[in-house]
Amino acid sequence: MAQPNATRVPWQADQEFVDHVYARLDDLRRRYRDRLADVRRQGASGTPQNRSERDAFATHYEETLARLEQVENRLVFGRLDLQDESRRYIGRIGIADDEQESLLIDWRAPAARPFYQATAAQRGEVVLRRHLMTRGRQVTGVEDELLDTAADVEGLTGEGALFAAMSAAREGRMNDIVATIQAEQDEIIRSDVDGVLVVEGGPGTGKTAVALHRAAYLLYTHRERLERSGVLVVGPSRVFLRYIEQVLPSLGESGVVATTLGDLLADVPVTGTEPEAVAALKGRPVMAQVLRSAVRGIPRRLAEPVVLDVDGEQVLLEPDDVRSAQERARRSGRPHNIARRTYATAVLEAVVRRWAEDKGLDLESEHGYLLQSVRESRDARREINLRWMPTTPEQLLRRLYADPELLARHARGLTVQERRLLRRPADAPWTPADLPLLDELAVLLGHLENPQQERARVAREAEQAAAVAYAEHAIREDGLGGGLVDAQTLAARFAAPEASLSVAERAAADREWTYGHIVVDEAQELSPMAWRALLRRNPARSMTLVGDLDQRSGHTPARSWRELLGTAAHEHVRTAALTINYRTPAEVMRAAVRVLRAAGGAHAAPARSAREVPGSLRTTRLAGEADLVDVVAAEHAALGAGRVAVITAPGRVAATRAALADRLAGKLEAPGGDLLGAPVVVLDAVAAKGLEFDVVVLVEPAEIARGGPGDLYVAMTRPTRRLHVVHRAPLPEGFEA
Ligand SMILES: Nc1ncnc2c1ncn2[C@@H]1O[C@H](COP(=O)(O)OP(=O)(O)OP(=O)(O)O)[C@@H](O)[C@H]1O
Repeated sequence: MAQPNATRVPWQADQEFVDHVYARLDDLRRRYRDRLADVRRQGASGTPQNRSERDAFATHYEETLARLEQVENRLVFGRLDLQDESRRYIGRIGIADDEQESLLIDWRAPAARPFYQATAAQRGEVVLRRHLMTRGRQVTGVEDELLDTAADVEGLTGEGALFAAMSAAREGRMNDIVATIQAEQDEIIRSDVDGVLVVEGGPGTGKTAVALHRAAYLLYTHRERLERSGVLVVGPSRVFLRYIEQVLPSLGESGVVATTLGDLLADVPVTGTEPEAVAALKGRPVMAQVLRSAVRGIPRRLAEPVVLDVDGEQVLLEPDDVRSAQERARRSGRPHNIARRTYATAVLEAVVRRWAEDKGLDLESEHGYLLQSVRESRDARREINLRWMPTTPEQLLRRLYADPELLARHARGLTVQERRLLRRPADAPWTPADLPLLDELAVLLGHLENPQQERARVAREAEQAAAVAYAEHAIREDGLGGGLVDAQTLAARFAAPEASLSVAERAAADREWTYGHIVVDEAQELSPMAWRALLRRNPARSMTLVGDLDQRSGHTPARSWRELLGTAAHEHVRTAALTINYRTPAEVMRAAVRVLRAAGGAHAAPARSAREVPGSLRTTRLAGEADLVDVVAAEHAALGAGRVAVITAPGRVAATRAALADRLAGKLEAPGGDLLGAPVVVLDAVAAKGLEFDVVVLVEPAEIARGGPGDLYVAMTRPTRRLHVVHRAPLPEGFEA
């Protein structure tokens, strides 16, 4: 709304522009709502084909509408003034007027790039960069950088906005950083989609933020390719996934599948734990050979001819019949359970041939009857089955672990001690390190399909092919899709009964879905076997891995990404680094690096903290249990808004929570409760991975260090304001400056 000159704020022109863009946003929302209502009103009338099409368009409208709804906050955040006196506004999404003239430039568009990249030294055509602060739809302030005069010394852009973002109290959920992305982050976000990009960086350098913004950037830039195949984000825990869940929707992208590795790989219950050495062994690439050998070893030879009772007659099964059928099945190159069909058919045919020869029957005319008889013979079925047993990943892996002889036969690459480490009873529960092995076996074995399932699959495949052909026709002849959707996507939606499911929903429901791009956070935790499992879901080899080798849990450090990735690292891998820590105060970061170095860590160059926060490191020597409670209560009281995390060794979490329960009733999260919502939480270092808090009370660091130097490093680097160390035992080396 125009205001009288006397009350004009310096950013009046910006406010008018912001009003205009929001009005346009409201208008677009209204239009999509109307279209959606129209399609829905047509209801269930028409042919099934019409209905499927309508469902497909309804889903498309719903998705677009959701995208428009989600970008309400800080829709416009930047402005560039150019030498030719033109002006560009940068925002969360691109918005154009009815004539398709661009009003607001999407932050991911090439035209927005100078907003993140221009410096005084390399300003291109930019004269002024302005950051707009907004609350609701109101501009509350601006921050200007005149690029034709000032030289920015620190290499940070939009420092005011950046420092405001870094210093804000944490609400328990990650926010997007779209208004303040820094140049080194922007380079990575916009890096080429192809190949495996490893982004390494110390704590708080924005690896998670960058990975998520990169996912949004890639979806924008390669929409057609990635919308069909989907983007997968793999995070370390379900709590972490909830921590980041708002970021992509706030960037207008809701079609990304987010999961933990465990949830992605298998639907077996994982309740077991095991020593680190066993888990590390299960993660080694040599296990792939062990499993391959075990699967190859399932088919058995027939040592002697056997006589089969077929329909009351005696028919001979010869060792050669079995051997050549097995060879033929192997040559098919198919997974064990699928190749079994080739094997079984070949043996049946051999028996039928011999039977016809022995009896002098005409094979051609009697074939149907003979085959049916052999199929129905219990003897034949038993002998054929025994030589090529169908099996599941769970059955085979259990047998391998429980049967030392079987393991010895197939684990030639392992020492006797290593084989001993793998041994356990057949009913032992699964552990996280078993999941990539079960996944590998699922590929080597293939599905166990009964004939009914097989017929259903063949029919499904035929239907899908027909649907794609139809969708292509519809788009070509009837102009359906309006350039907004391609044939595969549309066809996938036509295919009842999932017509109304998005790609993300269908991908999430299908464990074998292959994604167009995979983003992996806390990538340092994965084993080579886990990498193999992820690569199988990404044949395009388009991945972004973010992590920090120094934050790796346990006592088996990875010295390089090559070592960590195993064979997965052999091709297409490039690396990039992030160097500035936007979270941890400088004094805390220096202490964390000293402790890490003293423990033999520090593989990467430590990140430089962007902020000095006075009084950010405090140490208290405990006298009694009450002291800890006092420290936590005092930190919480001093903080006001914001969150306190008490980080302890895993064995101390429950007792610490119990000790705090009375004094902090109503503030402390309940056991198994919401780690992200409560103002005070108690957790161990592994659970704290990827998260951040205003204040961290670190309990007995020497105990935490027993989990490995990475765990202590993670714990020390979580706070945005203060690390308060409480201890009775001596502090690990490096704490004192
Ligand atoms: N350009 C930026 N502008 C504003 N805030 C930023 C920026 N980059 C990072 N941050 C903030 O810094 C904090 C740390 O970011 P993030 O969690 O992505 O780092 P990380 O490298 O994944 O950390 P870690 O490895 O320690 O878990 C977050 O609060 C994030 O929002």
